[in-house]
Amino acid sequence: MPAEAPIDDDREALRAERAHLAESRAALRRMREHAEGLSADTAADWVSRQILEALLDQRVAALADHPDTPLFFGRLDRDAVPGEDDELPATVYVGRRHVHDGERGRPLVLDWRAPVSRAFYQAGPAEPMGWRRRRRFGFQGGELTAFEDEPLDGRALGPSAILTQEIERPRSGPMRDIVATIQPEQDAIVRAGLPVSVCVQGAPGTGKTAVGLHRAAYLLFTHRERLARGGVLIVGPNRAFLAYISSVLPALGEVRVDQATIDDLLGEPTAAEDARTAALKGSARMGEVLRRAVWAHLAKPAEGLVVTRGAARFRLADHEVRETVAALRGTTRYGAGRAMLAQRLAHRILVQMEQRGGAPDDRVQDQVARSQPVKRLLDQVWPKLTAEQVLFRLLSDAAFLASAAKDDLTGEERAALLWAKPYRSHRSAKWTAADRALLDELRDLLERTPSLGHLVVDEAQDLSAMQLRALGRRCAAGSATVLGDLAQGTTPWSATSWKEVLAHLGQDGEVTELTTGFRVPGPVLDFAARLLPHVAPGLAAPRSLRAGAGSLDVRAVDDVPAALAPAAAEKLSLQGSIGLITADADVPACSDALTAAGLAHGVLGADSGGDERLLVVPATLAKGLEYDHVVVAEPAAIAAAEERGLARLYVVLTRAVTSLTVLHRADLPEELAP
Ligand SMILES: Nc1ncnc2c1ncn2[C@@H]1O[C@H](COP(=O)(O)OP(=O)(O)OP(=O)(O)O)[C@@H](O)[C@H]1O
Repeated sequence: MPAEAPIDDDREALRAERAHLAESRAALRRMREHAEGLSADTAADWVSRQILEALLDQRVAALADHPDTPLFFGRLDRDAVPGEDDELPATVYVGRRHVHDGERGRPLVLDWRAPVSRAFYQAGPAEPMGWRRRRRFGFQGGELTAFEDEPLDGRALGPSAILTQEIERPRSGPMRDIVATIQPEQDAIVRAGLPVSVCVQGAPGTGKTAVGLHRAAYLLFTHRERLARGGVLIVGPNRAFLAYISSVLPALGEVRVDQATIDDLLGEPTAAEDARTAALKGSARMGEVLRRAVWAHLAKPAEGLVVTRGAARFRLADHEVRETVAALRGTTRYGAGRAMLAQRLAHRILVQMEQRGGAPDDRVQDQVARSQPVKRLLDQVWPKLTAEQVLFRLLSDAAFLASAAKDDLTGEERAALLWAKPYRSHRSAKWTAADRALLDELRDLLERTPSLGHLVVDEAQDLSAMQLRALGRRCAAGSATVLGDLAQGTTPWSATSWKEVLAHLGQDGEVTELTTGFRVPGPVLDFAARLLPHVAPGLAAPRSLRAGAGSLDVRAVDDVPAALAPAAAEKLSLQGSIGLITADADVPACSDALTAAGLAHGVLGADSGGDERLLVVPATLAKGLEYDHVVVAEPAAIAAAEERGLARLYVVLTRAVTSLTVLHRADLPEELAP
């Protein structure tokens, strides 16, 4: 029989735990006061002082005690072995950060990322990892209100009520961290080693985003020195999503992690284009086309090189220049090759000087490399290029495109790539999102892109091969955490295989799967999963942790806008956040209907997080977000609005934590039939 996991309110034990909390808070305060007292005055110069001051400020900020967040959330106990000289106490508390008693250095709280804390997440009946009991604490605000004990004595463990309560705690504002309740299969991903790239396939609400963010915090803690140089970057689908997740890392004490959308990294698009052309531009075949396009700019030297130094003239025949060019071609980035060509030509001249009895040094070689004749030759055989020039030429010059494409593109595809109305120059050209990825690849062919230490890529299923390559360049010397769900792919170029995604990123990595859905209650998840065979036939149906929880209400109505306000008002009488999700085109009508009914609400935009309790959410922005209560207006319109509309509908139907109401006048898409 599974051991019970009752929430215990044993008063005596609670009192003792509260006393430990008070002691830990006092110790943290002392640690902060100590850090505040440290001075940057010892720095040798002004720059060092600024750096030191910034570090000390960060340290003080990291030691802040947030009264609403518990300082620890778990405890492990073991039997002290008599005579064993072990550093580790018989009882440890696990929390957000390390807190120690200044005088004796006694640890009061261990950081959840420390190696010892692993047992808090991983110990189970089969492997107690040396511990006898795990205790989880329940908090309200910053107050310790309850605890739950799990014996680690071989008995099977029942479900944790504290976990369920945490998931069902009404939402307000941005995403919360899950540090107190990370599950064993999630923890294994969070703690995977830095050199390992991990790719996580997970159904909606299995905690992929949460796991990615906690992994970033774990890596920064464990490999702080190594990552201080390269840094960690979180890549998400849009600004609204980044705003939603923005509080998680600071709550975990990590304030230095950058977050960006793919547009932030590659540049905002200034033009739109049809999905088919975008998909073609996003395909990996373009990589080879771009490479050829760049190197096609090398020209045969028309004549050799003549350099005059004083009265002396030195000459390289055109075949000698050709040999030098050929030896460099394709062996380095184009830009580096150009600089090396100048040096190699100058070196050959230098050899001639030496043969004539001179003793030129490195400075002379540099002077020759920068001389007018060498520059002229370079401009002719290895001209300076920008990414914009090359792409402009490719998209406006049919013959150039054909020669760069060879057999990689069909005639029809080349015709689709060419601008119907070419721009006047690369300066006035407008670039689409897909062009931005091509420009980024071209830039890398010209000059190497610097690599970061680690990249966390969320909703990775939506990225094109060329966008993935752009991200791959940014972690070429590091590793990546790739998160996504093939069933939630809504772009025409959405991935169908994680192995391919990893290959485009240029990372070796393991694909692992998260299968337990935390967000979506059973009845709602089962309803949405009817779409799964149609959007991702290979994937198994997700399983909700909360099989019998939540509510699903599908209502046929005569007038969807008229039914919206009453449905929203019903939800407003409950606790928590409310998302009213509708096809993008219907957002204004939905918002008007709520305004007419006097219901205060916000409208989620691509650039805004949306803090209001009741929010109208365009279907295309719902990805990655969640609300306690969701009202979905007219699923058929959402499904019909785009090519992968059923996948969009699957995303939309899986945003609810507690209740989902579906309002429809049109028939539901037939794929939703039981
Ligand atoms: N171990 C956990 N403890 C408590 N809550 C959890 C846990 N794992 C996930 N959750 C909660 O479940 C919800 C879904 O998590 P998250 O957004 O990370 O899922 P996801 O897999 O990225 O979903 P989607 O694919 O829909 O974007 C969040 O509210 C998260 O806090």
